[in-house]
Parts: sequence; C-alpha cells; structure tokens
Amino acid sequence: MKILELKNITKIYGKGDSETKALAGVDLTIEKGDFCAIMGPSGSGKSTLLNILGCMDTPTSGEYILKGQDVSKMKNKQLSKLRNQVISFVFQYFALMDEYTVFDNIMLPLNCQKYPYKEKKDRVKYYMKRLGIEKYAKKKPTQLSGGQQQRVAIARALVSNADIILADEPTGALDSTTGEELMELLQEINESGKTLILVTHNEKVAEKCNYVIYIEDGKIVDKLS
Ligand SMILES: Nc1ncnc2c1ncn2[C@@H]1O[C@H](COP(=O)(O)OP(=O)(O)OP(=O)(O)O)[C@@H](O)[C@H]1O
Repeated sequence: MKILELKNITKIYGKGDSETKALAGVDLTIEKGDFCAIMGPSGSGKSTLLNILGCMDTPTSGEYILKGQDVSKMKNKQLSKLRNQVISFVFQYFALMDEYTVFDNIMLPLNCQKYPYKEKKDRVKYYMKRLGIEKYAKKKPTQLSGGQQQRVAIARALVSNADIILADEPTGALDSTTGEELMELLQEINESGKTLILVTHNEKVAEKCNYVIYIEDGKIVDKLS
C-alpha cells in the first residue's frame, strides 16, 4: 500500500542570479513498511527532499500525496496537524531539550494530545523500556552518551505513534559500533510496521535498508535493492 507519493516535485531557492534548483522533478513512491535510504553527493538535494517529505518545507511545484491527502493544497494549520499525526523526525545531533529530563523529552510530543496523563506516562515508560533507557528517565540528555541520546530521540519519535519516521544521518554523530547497534534498532522498528526513510552518506548504513535511492543534481538517478 502506497503511504506517500511525490509527482514531479521541484524546489527552487532564491531568485534571479542567486536561484538554486535543489530539486528538479522528483517522482517517488514509498510503500507502507518500506525502509529506504537516500544517498547522493553533497548539495544534491537530499535534505531538501527529506524536508519536503516531512512537510517542513513546501515544493515550488509538483504534487505531494501523503496517506491519500494532497499536501500541496493544504493550508499551514491543516498541514501541521497532518504532520504531527503521521511523521516523526530523528536528527544527526539528536535535537533533545537539554534542560528537560529524558522522561520529559520523550513526553514532549504527547503534551498537546488530549488523553489522560496516566496513559501518556505509560506510553513513555513503554518506549523507554523498549529502547533500554528506562534507567536514565530522570537524567538530562547531556549526562548521556551519544548512542543513549539517540535512543531517547528515537523513543520520542515513536511515542506519538506516527507511521513514518524520517531520519537525517541518524548515526552520523556516533562511533561505528554504536551506529551499528542503532541501525539494528531501526531495523526492528521497521519490522514492527513503521515506514523509515533516512538520509545517509554511509554505505554500511544504507546496506541495512531495503533499498537505496540515489539523487544527483536534484534528480533521482537510481534505485537499488
Ligand atoms: N535555504 C536555502 N537557501 C538557498 N539554497 C539552499 C537552501 N537550502 C539548500 N540550498 C541549496 O540547495 C541545494 C541542495 O541542498 P541540500 O541541503 O538539499 O543538499 P544535500 O544533498 O542535503 O547536501 P549535504 O549532503 O551537504 O547535506 C544546494 O545547492 C544548497 O546550496
């Protein structure tokens, strides 16, 4: 089942002499449960593509269908609602709130949801346990290693129950052993039914995905399983 589809997406930054065509007609279909890596040289448009997939940025032209809904025609409010329900992000440098505890960081996406606190707390505890970080609940992110911090970020991405997880170089700030452990974790998460799309420069990371999309000069030039 198709979870998202991009049709002839372009993204142009700037105007006139300073114009940059970051995406030059991207067609892409992702099925529910896919585990996809996006690779390509620096400046080829990977982050731009990920930002558009994550509804963090809008294309200059083209159509984006996310879970059957035409995102290209949505107003900001509607778009952020859909994004919050459907998409979670994991970043290279974790993007955790340093002044909050691990528990509170994972709770963040649930704060604006309207169901009882006890249920929220149970969900946070469930994901802390699943990711092996329950003993750090009261610690601040800066008291943890990089790998532990990324587990917190992944727990935060999972707690809201979004279908799609987008990750920008999720192992980029980790040593290779920790990075491998993290990829195994992402594989497990994928096997439990989540759709994962990640940007990476690392061949070993890409090998763990089901297929790789190669992008060059804003165009998809290859797709390899
Ligand atoms: N906000 C922006 N304003 C102007 N140009 C931009 C902006 N963001 C990206 N670009 C340009 O768009 C092109 C694609 O950038 P993008 O960041 O998507 O590439 P990338 O493949 O993710 O690169 P890297 O691997 O170095 O992170 C580049 O030429 C970049 O300079």
